[in-house]
Amino acid sequence: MEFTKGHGTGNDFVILPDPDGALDLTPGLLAAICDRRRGIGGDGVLRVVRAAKHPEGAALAGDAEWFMDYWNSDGSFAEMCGNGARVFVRYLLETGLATPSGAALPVATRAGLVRARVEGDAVAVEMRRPRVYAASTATLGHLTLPGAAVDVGNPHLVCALPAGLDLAGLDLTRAPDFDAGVFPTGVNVEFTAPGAPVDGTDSHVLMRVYERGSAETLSCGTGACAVAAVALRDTGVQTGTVAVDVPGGRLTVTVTEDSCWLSGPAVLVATGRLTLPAAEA
Ligand SMILES: N[C@@H](CCC[C@H](N)C(=O)O)C(=O)O
Repeated sequence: MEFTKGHGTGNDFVILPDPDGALDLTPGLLAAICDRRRGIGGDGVLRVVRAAKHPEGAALAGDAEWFMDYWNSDGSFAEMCGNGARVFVRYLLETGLATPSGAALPVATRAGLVRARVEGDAVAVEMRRPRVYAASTATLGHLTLPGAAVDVGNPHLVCALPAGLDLAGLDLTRAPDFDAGVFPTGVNVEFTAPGAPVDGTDSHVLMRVYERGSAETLSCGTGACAVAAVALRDTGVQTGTVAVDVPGGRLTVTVTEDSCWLSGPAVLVATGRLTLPAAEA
């Protein structure tokens, strides 16, 4: 099985080309591929399938030729991955599976169509506008924080740290507890603190994330979009541009009336051949 490894601000993925949808990807095999000691290692897997050849992709494709079949590192699936979509587009363009043009490139995902533009080293994807829809809480050890539930195609809970608590000091080696009544399929939890003003943006937020299905990661694109939507709401506006600093770098999120652009670096770092023993599958 051929693979490529890539990342977007340190959120890393194993990319598996499977144009005809022939691979039998079991949760066990996906987790083995993402294992950082016994496999390639990654926060998730991006299977590159022709939309017409994938049961979910065909229904969602619209004008998209390719479907991003995203899986978390524990073998669970997710509806959407913002950084994954940016790396997926980098892969399509660098391998010639898609041709650069003036128009935004459509990609089908479980959360619907996204459209991408390359901006030098950055890839920007246009996703649905995040919907802030409920109040909830996350608990880390003895610390319970209020937060905002946000739908970005996948579920998020954005919790601002109170003044005096250090973002870098949070222990994210264990999953935060959350209200399963609000998040029946689990949730990605973002912890935030305010950043110093950044030119050309309306707000600047520092973020760490504990991802559903992947534990703490260096970055989460949909999480950054959720954080941006909450930051704008908290300053009394609905649209604007927010710089979101994650441990792996900076993402820039622009929320418009009807969509959300996520931009940042997306790079491919290696290609190879995967020879996992059949027992792993
Ligand atoms: N890192 C991703 C989000 C991946 C999916 C997430 N773990 C979930 O289960 O919803 C991103 O960049 O958006």
